[in-house]
Amino acid sequence: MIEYRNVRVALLGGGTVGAQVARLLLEHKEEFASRVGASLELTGIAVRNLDAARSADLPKELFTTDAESLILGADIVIEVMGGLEPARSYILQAINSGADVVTANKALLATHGTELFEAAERVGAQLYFEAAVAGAIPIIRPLRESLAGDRVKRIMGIVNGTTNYILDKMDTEGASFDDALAVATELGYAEADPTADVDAFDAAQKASILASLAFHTTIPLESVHREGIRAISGKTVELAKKAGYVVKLLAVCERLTDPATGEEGVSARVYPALISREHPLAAVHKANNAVFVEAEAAGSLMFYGAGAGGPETASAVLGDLVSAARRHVIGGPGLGASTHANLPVLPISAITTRYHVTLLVFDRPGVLASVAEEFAKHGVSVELVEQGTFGSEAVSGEAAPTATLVIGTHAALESDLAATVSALAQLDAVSSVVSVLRVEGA
Ligand SMILES: NC(=O)C1=CN([C@@H]2O[C@H](COP(=O)(O)OP(=O)(O)OC[C@H]3O[C@@H](n4cnc5c(N)ncnc54)[C@H](OP(=O)(O)O)[C@@H]3O)[C@@H](O)[C@H]2O)C=CC1
Ligand SMILES: N[C@@H](CC=O)C(=O)O
Ligand code: NA
Repeated sequence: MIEYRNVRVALLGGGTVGAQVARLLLEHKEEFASRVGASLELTGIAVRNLDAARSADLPKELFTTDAESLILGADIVIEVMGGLEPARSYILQAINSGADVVTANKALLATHGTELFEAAERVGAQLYFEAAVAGAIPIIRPLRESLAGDRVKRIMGIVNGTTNYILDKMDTEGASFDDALAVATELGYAEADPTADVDAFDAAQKASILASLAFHTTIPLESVHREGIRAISGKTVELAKKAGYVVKLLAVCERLTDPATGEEGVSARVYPALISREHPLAAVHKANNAVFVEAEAAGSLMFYGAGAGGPETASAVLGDLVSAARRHVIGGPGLGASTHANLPVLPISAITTRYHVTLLVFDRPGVLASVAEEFAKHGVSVELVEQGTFGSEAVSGEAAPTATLVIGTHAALESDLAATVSALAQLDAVSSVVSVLRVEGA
């Protein structure tokens, strides 16, 4: 029997993810010792409520509400509590007491990542965060290490499991938004406050992290254009399906040339978009995620798998734990954050994309001409027009608008499209603008 020296592991959080991390760590203790060359000793699990039910059967004596003391004696601290504070303070305490840190906290990394990386660099500690983006899917290590010798040009993907679960249920089963959200929450996919998922804050945090790694540039969270999925109605999903598309919440991060200066910049944005039903992303169901990476030498790469869930996310956390423990045993410097490129982050107004604009119109002569005129006036080239019946949803006090017009555009500048849409809304023949969705994944 090989005697291994202990690596002391403190776990902050015993919820959806934390309880599964603890369960797997205890179940596979011997196996992990062989992989690491040291025994991983779980010294405790910090929680708020010692009496709360857990998703795994864990020794009661491991639980504590005294996180600070737990951190003090640890070689590695795993933070799966969520939120900004006290998670930030606990991680700084861990780093400054010489521990390496594993975290799944994308909100914290996207908000205070620079401070945490600088603190880690100062003391030679390591910060691992594979679970922070796309759950079980290895995407952080590929961007941080495997593709460190390449030039990443574009990332496009589904990085939030909760909203993919909702949109997928709406598309495949005609489920209501609220029912699908309730189930996703019940299954443990959603954040403690699901508005983080639904209003795309979670996806934006992940886009900020992915873009910072891919483009070696700090991408502040506030520079990520963010649109959630609340406005996606069953009707929008139905019209998209009829047109051969599916609605997905996408994160798009790319290098591009600023049309105003001709200089290279980067963009990071998250929004609901139309994806052709033939595109691989259309086949990403339930809470799965998928990320396409385009790199100069490697070409197109696709990463796919579980984006959320306790055991699935615990897999990514434990992968980082084994890496941290191995480094702890053999010593040596960790991986810093490389942000030397310092590329400017371009606003959404500088982006050109194809659009589908769906209008609810009164079916009378000249509607099409007046709508087409507005697109022409604002320099937006129309690629397709489809007229359909919307059903006679009565508008009180006047004849019901009974037709839909779906106008597909060629690539247009965001600012030109926005000007067109606000002009369309003023037309007498237009009852309402039902949706404006970008088309991605050409
Ligand atoms: N759920 C998922 O699928 C994924 C989650 N993540 C991230 O992982 C982290 C954890 O998520 P998840 O497990 O779902 O969250 P949960 O809400 O299920 O669990 C949070 C845990 O942290 C504990 N906790 C919260 N605040 C404190 C505090 N101040 N002091 C001590 N303990 C505290 C809670 O204690 P108590 O139980 O007593 O209330 C609970 O055990 C988040 O950052 C999340 O964004 C990342 C990828 C996927
Ligand atoms: N709430 C998040 C959890 C994983 O990051 C999601 O739904 O993706
Ligand atoms: Na991941």
